[in-house]
Order: sequence, then structure tokens, then C-alpha cells
Amino acid sequence: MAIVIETENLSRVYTTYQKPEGFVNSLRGFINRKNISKVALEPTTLKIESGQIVGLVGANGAGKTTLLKMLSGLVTPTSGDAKVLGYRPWERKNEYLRQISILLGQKNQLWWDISPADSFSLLARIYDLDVKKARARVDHLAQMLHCTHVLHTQLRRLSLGERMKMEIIGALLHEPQVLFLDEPTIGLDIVAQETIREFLDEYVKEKSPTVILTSHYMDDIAKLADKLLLISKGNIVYEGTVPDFVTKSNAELAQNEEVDFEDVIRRFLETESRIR
Ligand SMILES: Nc1ncnc2c1ncn2[C@@H]1O[C@H](COP(=O)(O)OP(=O)(O)OP(=O)(O)O)[C@@H](O)[C@H]1O
Repeated sequence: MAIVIETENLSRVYTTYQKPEGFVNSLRGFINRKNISKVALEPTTLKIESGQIVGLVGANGAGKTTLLKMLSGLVTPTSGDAKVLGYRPWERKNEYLRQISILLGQKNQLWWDISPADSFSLLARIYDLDVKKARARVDHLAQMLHCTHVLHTQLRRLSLGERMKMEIIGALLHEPQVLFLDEPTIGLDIVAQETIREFLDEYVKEKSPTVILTSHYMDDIAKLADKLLLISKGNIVYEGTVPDFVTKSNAELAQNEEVDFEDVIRRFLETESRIR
């Protein structure tokens, strides 16, 4: 299988400044600014094959979004290198951007004040898609996601779950080869989570994109991911399949104990929070 995503010691450090309390101290802070560095991603070397769904799992603040943002070209690395489909993402070449998509579950990317159908027409123009084909594609995706009835309602009037489905359609309209999905089921009820999960499963079978998916819901990862990347404080600490990870974790436990994927991850996160 071809390697689609490759990183070599890719890292990112954010520099922010500590804002002192109170108005006078804030003014002083302009002159005497204290900068703090935060390592969001330690040097990371990865290879991801074409058509794989990779589940990226870790505690809040572990570095998942930072990695996705670098791979999609939204953030420049501090050091190291990466190639996605042969392109350096942060160079933001148009040929690259046409072949990828990033969905940030915590942010709206479609236009707030118009209907999703109008947003999709604008996106079709931006991506220079055939209008008829783009419309047929929207209808097909909306049917798969059971949300045809809200296509012509202003985005701001939709529920969180309906909005997420619209964001997914927007992200897939140009048929990206590489898809970065950052928490596509966040905050949704279990039925909506399942609908999106089943949709992604079906979509990936149909189009075979390479996907990196982050989620705090282990069902998403267990049901969709071919490969698990476990990240702890900016370091990838496990790379392999979900079943191998569970088997390995069980082998380390006492003989009369047996845990499933969700239990293993819960224990991992509990340990993380104790040693933070
Ligand atoms: N723009 C920024 N400026 C400063 N620090 C940042 C910035 N973006 C992220 N960070 C810090 O980098 C670390 C990693 O953040 P990141 O958003 O990648 O984590 P995450 O694993 O996606 O977390 P979550 O599951 O909560 O979304 C965190 O400590 C965060 O506070």
C-alpha cells in the first residue's frame, strides 16, 4: 500500500504570554512580557497508508488537534517535516487543498446566516465543481445522513447534530482523498453518533479516502479505526490495531482481570490525569 501521510520528527511548540492580573499589571506586562512555551507535539515520526482509518486517541490537551492542524496546513510546525500526498501541508498549495478536508467538530466552517444548500453552492464554486454533479452529491450524502429535510434551513437554526451532518457534507463535497476529522461526533446524542459512525463506515467503503479521526467516544474508534494512535502529552505511545492494544493491555493485568477497549482507555486517562 502507498504511504499517503509521512512525518519526520514533526513537532510544535506554542509560545504564549502570561497575562498578569489587574489593569496596572496588564499595562506593565506590555513592557515586561513573560513568555511561556508549551510543547503541544514532541518530535513525531509516522507513516500512514492509503485508505487507512487512523483513530487518534488521547486526553484533553494531548496534542491531537495540533497534529491534525499541521497535517492539514492550518499550523506550521516548529521543527521536523511532513508530507501528505507528496505535499508539504503548510505550503498550502491549491492542488493540495483541493485533495484534503479538515472537519473541526468544535467549530462551524459553513456560513452561519445562510442555508446549508446555499453554502454548498458556494463551496462548489470555490472548488470549481460541476454544479449538477455537486447538487447530486449533496442529495446523496444528505440521504445517507438522513438530513435532507434541513438542507434549506438557515444553519443558525439547526440543532447541533443537524449542523454536524451539514459540516460533514461540506467537508466531503469535493471528494477529498485525505480526511482529517477532529471529533465529528462531539456532543451528539447516541443515535446521532451512531448515524455518523455508520455513515463514515459506508462512505469509506465507497470512496476509500485516508482518514485520521479523533474522538473521545471509544465506540467511534473501535468501530471505525484500522489503526490506533495513542497520544500522551505530545508523544505517540502506541501504534497498532485496537484488538492488539486490548490483548497487550490484558496480558499486563492479573490473570482474573479482563478489560475491554473502553476500560483500557479509561485506565490510561485516569493515570494521565494523576501524573499531569
Ligand atoms: N494556539 C495555541 N496557543 C497556545 N497553546 C496552544 C494553542 N493551541 C493548543 N495549545 C496547547 O497545546 C496543547 C495541545 O493542544 P491540542 O488542542 O492539540 O490538544 P487536543 O489533544 O486536541 O485536546 P482536546 O482533546 O481537548 O481537543 C494544549 O496544552 C493546548 O493548551
